[in-house]
Amino acid sequence: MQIIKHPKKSEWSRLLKRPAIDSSSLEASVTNILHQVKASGDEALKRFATIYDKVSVAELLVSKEEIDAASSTISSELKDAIALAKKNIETFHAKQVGTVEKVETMPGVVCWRKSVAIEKVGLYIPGGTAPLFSTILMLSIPAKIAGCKEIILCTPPGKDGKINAAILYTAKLVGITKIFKTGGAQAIAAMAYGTESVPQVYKIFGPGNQYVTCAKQLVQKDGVAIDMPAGPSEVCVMADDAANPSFVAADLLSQAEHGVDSQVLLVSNSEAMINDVLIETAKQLEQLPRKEFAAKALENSKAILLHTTTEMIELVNEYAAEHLIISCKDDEVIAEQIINAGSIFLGNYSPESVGDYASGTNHTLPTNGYAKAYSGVSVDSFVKKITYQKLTKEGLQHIGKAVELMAEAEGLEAHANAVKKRIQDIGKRS
Ligand SMILES: NC(=O)c1ccc[n+]([C@@H]2O[C@H](COP(=O)([O-])OP(=O)(O)OC[C@H]3O[C@@H](n4cnc5c(N)ncnc54)[C@H](O)[C@@H]3O)[C@@H](O)[C@H]2O)c1
Ligand SMILES: N[C@H](CO)Cc1c[nH]c[nH+]1
Ligand SMILES: [Zn+2]
Repeated sequence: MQIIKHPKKSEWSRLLKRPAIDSSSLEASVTNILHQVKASGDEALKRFATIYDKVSVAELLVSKEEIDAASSTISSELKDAIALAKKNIETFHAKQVGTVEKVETMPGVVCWRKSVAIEKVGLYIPGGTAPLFSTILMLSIPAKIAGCKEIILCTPPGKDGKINAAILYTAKLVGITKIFKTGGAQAIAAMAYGTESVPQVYKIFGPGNQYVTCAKQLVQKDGVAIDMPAGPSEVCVMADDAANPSFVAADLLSQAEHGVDSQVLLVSNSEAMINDVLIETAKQLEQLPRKEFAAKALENSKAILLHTTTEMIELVNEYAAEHLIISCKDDEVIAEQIINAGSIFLGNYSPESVGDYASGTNHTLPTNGYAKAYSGVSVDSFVKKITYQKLTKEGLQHIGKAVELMAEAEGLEAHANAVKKRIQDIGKRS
């Protein structure tokens, strides 16, 4: 992890760049995958499974027997943990459902807005290097609360051609039975365009590596909606003298272990803290089974020393991290000044991994600086907001003249007529 001391502001944007595969070659290879799935459907999905997942898949749809068999291989402790996470995520997301309020904007003119579930949604569950069954809870719970009718799930097959048992167990627990053995950009293409086996959906959700994220961004051009660009995981830790170096190191490594293209950032106004965290990080890294991934991610990562808390806040807002941990004395005061972050963790006892699994917030979050403009997944992501209005005769009489005048001023006589005709009719009848 590179240490950078007191960088000039003019250097910040270069410093804060995320690691990325060359974007033109990434786009070219993902475009090719999308075209092939569009043209050859299931055959292309099976071919890409052989190429990228190194496995031959005979049947893309996971059978009922495979789903049912998964439960017996999951320990009761893990089942209890999943149940606890499910309950907290349900509790937090249930509160996001708004009420319908009718608003009378002027006498006789009533407007309202209602959330209506997106009918067909596709969930991508990452599984390239780790089977992220927790992502099923994060996506399916808000989808169910919203009332989505058709929920399908795609995830890459393992080397044995099977889907990880915890993924199957969790999917069954939340009531998803259409599970397809396909991953990467090809899975996104399958859900966007449909194949013989995989139904086409209206919106695609879920995190993934750079291939998955690039595919999601490209299928939007064909009219498919996506949640947001949720690519390689990242965490930024803001740490002053009040932080605990061992906790901070553990937090940095928790996101570094996701993949080689993850990035972690330490921002501090204390040189001693940076040095202590880096010593701890090196120690803890040695103990990790996914040391290889984490070590590579740390090469993409930086520890930045700044003079003041104000400067730290400014840099953190410029970075717009997926996750921000504020391990500082005035964590709550600082949090108030953060305007760009996917999810914020305050104080020394709020590790980012509780949000990844079980506190209740959603872990599908914008990466790569997209937190400047996007939010993480919520119940809102699974609905459209339809607006409604109903006018009485009197209401139309009150508002009519303004509409006629505005329509005529735009040169749109037919618009004005739609009002005039009715007002004339009301006049005749009264
Ligand atoms: N932002 C978020 O909310 C969030 C949440 C969870 C996980 N993540 C991220 O999700 C990612 C999961 O990545 P993963 O790789 O383990 O699993 P993944 O399921 O996203 O990707 C695996 C698939 O990538 C495809 N692939 C691999 N190499 C390829 C190549 N050279 N060309 C084309 N396709 C290729 C394969 O088809 C494979 O099935 C990590 O980067 C992790 O940090 C992000
Ligand atoms: N940290 C990931 C989001 O970037 C989510 C996750 C799932 N499992 C573990 N972590
Ligand atoms: Zn994580």
